[in-house]
Amino acid sequence: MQIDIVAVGKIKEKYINLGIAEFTKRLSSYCKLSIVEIGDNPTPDNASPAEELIIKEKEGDKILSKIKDQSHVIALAIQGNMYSSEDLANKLDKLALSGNSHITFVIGGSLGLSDVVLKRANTLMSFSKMTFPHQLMRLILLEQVYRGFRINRGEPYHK
Ligand SMILES: C[S@@+](CC[C@H](N)C(=O)[O-])C[C@H]1O[C@@H](n2cnc3c(N)ncnc32)[C@H](O)[C@@H]1O
Repeated sequence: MQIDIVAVGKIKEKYINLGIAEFTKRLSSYCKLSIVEIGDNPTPDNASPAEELIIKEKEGDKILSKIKDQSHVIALAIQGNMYSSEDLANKLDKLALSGNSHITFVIGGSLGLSDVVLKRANTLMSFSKMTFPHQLMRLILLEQVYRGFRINRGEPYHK
């Protein structure tokens, strides 16, 4: 299975980078993983809603350009549907069985994801009603995907 993560913004925190490196290594036994980072456009503190919309749309266009046509897109969005770890594992399994083994997870920047990205998504996935920083979200996502593969293989890890 090929898993792409398209994410807006760099990982600046060392401890998060270490966690990402760890789960990237662990996932290498289960899938091919590619992480594509989209540069975030700096948003001035006094940006108007219209200016923020323009920035978000530009980021959205860059995200879309990185998504493969045939890929099943799972956009991470607070307002999406909530999944348990088992639900995510099941989704990965079903996609693999259906022959669609290319998945793209999308993580937005501080302004969130534009409408075009949300429309392209096959699934909107919420990790809770809380707002997580995009850097941490990437690490949490990797851990949950790893957990999903362990669940599907019946391997110890998930409790
Ligand atoms: C700082 S958040 C953006 C917050 C922005 N106000 C919004 O409504 O999307 C950055 C990105 O992390 C992801 N994210 C943060 N919290 C999330 C959650 N609870 N569930 C799913 N994705 C989340 C989303 O992809 C979001 O675009």
